[in-house]
Amino acid sequence: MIEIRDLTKIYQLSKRQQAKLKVSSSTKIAVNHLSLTAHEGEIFGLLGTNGAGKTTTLRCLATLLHPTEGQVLIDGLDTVKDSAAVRSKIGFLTNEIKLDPQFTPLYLMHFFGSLHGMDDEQISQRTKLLFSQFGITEFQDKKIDELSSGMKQKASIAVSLIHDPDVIIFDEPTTGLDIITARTVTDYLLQMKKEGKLVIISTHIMSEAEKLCDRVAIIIDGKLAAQGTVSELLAQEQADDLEDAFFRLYLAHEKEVQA
Ligand SMILES: Nc1ncnc2c1ncn2[C@@H]1O[C@H](COP(=O)(O)OP(=O)(O)OP(=O)(O)O)[C@@H](O)[C@H]1O
Repeated sequence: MIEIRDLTKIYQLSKRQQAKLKVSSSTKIAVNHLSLTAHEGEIFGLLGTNGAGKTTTLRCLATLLHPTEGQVLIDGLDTVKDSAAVRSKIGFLTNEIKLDPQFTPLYLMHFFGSLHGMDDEQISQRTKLLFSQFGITEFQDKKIDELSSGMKQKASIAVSLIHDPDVIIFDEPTTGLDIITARTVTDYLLQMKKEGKLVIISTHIMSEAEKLCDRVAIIIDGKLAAQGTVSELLAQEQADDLEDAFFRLYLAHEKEVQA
């Protein structure tokens, strides 16, 4: 289970960042008193526009950032105090992960598997399974540098999942992927859910969330604007689809800010 309790993350802005963003404040509130809970056996979606605070939230879950205020618990473990134990439970996937171009997918699976304390037999079995799932087997001995961008992305997903984590945190799972690769990834997430794992993703693609997610949280300007199942949000906003519900919430937020 993931419990986000009153999470706030404030970045300090350098003079250069202030100039680039054309702001006078030396801080940026990226996440603002966010609370939510996600459970095993569900795909939970964080939805929001660019800059809403989704990646920051996921990086806090993945122990890569410390909250400024509030707390994140994964299966009762605190992401700051128990960060090593949390890391063994989670797989954090993002398009930004870059594998070393000189190594092969097979080598990288063994390297990261041993970092997670797995023995050779466990690594080989898991690698076989993941490579077959993602269609990597025939490319396993090629250098990362020689792979297509879709294959690189699939290899980095396999590497992130080598230790068979219970909680999968995925920042924008299909961004930059072609339609076939994207489908392989979303099918895999659905399979993980069936196996009782907890999957949390961020996306700004409403149709993707509608298809994939059991529950969603809409984040606007770092704050939770609404959460629930897709049908609950449609009923609450009297909307035809999630995009429509999002617009309504966004307009209500804009009105509130201007008032
Ligand atoms: N390291 C940082 N230093 C300063 N500000 C940052 C930093 N990282 C993110 N921000 C700012 O915090 C806000 C939230 O960013 P974040 O990346 O979490 O949003 P997001 O919802 O994931 O957006 P996107 O969909 O564009 O990735 C944005 O205004 C962003 O510019």
